[in-house]
Amino acid sequence: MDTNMKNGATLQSPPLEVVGLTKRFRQGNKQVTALDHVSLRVAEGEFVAVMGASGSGKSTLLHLAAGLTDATEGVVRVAGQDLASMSDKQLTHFRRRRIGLVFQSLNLVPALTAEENVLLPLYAASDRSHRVQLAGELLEQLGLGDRRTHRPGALSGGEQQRVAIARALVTEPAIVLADEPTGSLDSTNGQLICQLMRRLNDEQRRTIVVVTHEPTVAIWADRIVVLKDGQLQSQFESSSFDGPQELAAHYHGLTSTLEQPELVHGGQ
Ligand SMILES: Nc1ncnc2c1ncn2[C@@H]1O[C@H](COP(=O)(O)OP(=O)(O)OP(=O)(O)O)[C@@H](O)[C@H]1O
Repeated sequence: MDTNMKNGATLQSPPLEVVGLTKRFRQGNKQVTALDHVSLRVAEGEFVAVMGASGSGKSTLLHLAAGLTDATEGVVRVAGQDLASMSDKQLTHFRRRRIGLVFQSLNLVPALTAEENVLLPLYAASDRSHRVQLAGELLEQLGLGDRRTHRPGALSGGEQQRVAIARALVTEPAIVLADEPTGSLDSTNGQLICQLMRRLNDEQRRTIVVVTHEPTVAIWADRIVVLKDGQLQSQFESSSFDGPQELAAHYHGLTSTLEQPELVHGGQ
């Protein structure tokens, strides 16, 4: 049974729902449609990868979902809350509590330790001992228990990204939005981050949306959504593929069919 909550949100509200989402940017005297009437629903406990060629609108979708930029048309609801209905202040507060953000650039504060970086989103929370315990547990779960007091400069790229993930999780957000989280890492560390996201999804039912152009990253998700020229081109379950090579062949088939018409019947 639905229990009424604020602004029409219900206990059954999905962590993320976008409807008819459109974003146009002005570039000089031209207008670019970065996102074109995209509708997407991400269920509780789902792990979704958003793929697409450069410029297909992946980051724009993620930024709109996080309320970092306004939609030109359409609706974004996070945990049932319409982001457009909030004032800037409410949105900042809501984002801080309900949305975990992880970016390619690590955005850690160099002067703070790993633990202090993880604690940043909880700066205003009252119960300090509880939050320090939570940050400690997260760092432990992410294999950083012995790195708590290190500053980012003394951590590897993979460790820094794990700190950024711990920071994104510390508020128990409705959804984690990750934009190319492995983009600055070598493939071994990139795969470790993927394994970590998979584990967080499997064991803690964390809802995750990850933007990536790499099949070796997307294959870890449950569902893969492909954008093309700002539109949702196709989506499929990653379990339909027997590993990243098969996904890569399908994905490149999809994109080359559309981007290089001479290869339409060109096989793999
Ligand atoms: N702030 C902006 N101002 C003007 N145009 C923008 C802006 N942000 C994005 N765009 C344009 O919108 C389109 C989609 O960009 P977006 O960054 O969402 O693509 P992407 O799929 O994330 O690409 P990439 O994989 O290269 O990061 C591109 O044509 C881009 O140039």
